[in-house]
Amino acid sequence: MTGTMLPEQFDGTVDLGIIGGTGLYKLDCLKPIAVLPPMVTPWGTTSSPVTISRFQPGDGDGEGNGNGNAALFYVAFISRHGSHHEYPPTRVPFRANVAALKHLQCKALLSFSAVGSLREEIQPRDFVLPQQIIDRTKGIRESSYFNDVGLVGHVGFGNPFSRAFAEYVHQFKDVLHNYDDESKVRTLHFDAERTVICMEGPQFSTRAESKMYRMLGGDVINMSVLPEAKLARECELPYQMICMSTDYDAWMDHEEPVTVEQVMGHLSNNARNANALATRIINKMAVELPEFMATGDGLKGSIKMSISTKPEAMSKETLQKLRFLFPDYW
Ligand SMILES: CSC[C@H]1O[C@H](OP(=O)(O)O)[C@H](O)[C@@H]1O
Ligand SMILES: Nc1ncnc2[nH]cnc12
Repeated sequence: MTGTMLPEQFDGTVDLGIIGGTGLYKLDCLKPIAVLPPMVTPWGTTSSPVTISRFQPGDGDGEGNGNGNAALFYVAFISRHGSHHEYPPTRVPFRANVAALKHLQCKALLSFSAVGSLREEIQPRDFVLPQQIIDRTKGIRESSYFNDVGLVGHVGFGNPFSRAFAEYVHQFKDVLHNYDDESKVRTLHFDAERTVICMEGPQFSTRAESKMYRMLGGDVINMSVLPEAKLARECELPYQMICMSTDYDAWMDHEEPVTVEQVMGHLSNNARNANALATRIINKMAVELPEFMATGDGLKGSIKMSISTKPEAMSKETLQKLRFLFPDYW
């Protein structure tokens, strides 16, 4: 048992995995029934405990008072930077976080991120559902499960996000509010193929870099969509990031370049909206599992074709690692 007297074990399987980012160290809409201590995986330990929450269809408040005959829906939550923001973006144990959620058998991965905006129309406190990524990390993050001598795999990554998942989230676009000034309308941008730039950090961009990212077609910028999105793909998990804008980065000549203070100023409004959005998403999923989760969004089985190394050439340890993610395949 934990200090909160919740079990530290969970024997069931999870439906949805959620990763929270800066300012979203927990989701208040989740009422944990178990708190697993940071999970040890073949790729290290998760950045935070894994909280498990249970929802019953028709159970708007997550307390389990819904329709007793219907199947229960389980959500696992991990805080990307740790419960106390201990892990800088470069050192987040991305492989452990995604592997743990896959091991719990979640069927999709929803991720939240605080981002800078590279477009005037994406205002601070607006949300974005990007569909493309440009990699500006520096090659110093472990970004694959299949990049070892003895285990080689190449997954398709042309469309790094799940469009079906993004469409599912977008149906709840009207829940966004600007809580301290309701006259301002907050938008969930999904109007165009939006692109998130992923930089290494931890320092923010120079003005010249910020302007270059705009020329490259970037719409928002963060330090964490990679390798998370790649690892989700390697785990055959439909993945969508909800980007929550906090600043205009450094490209606006008449504005001060981004600082942490600016980011912080928008975190609580963004967290309220993240909770509102997550509540609606989970409650609908609990009533009926969306098709992209039930069928795997076209990803199911893809990994068997993506691994180039012959199973007979794999060591016992390699097979063990693979089975942590895919108990049914090898
Ligand atoms: C404190 S601003 C920079 C920080 O915020 C974002 O974190 P996350 O994506 O986990 O919400 C960004 O990626 C940086 O890590
Ligand atoms: N301007 C910015 N650059 C990178 N990551 C961010 N997260 C929030 N704002 C950001």
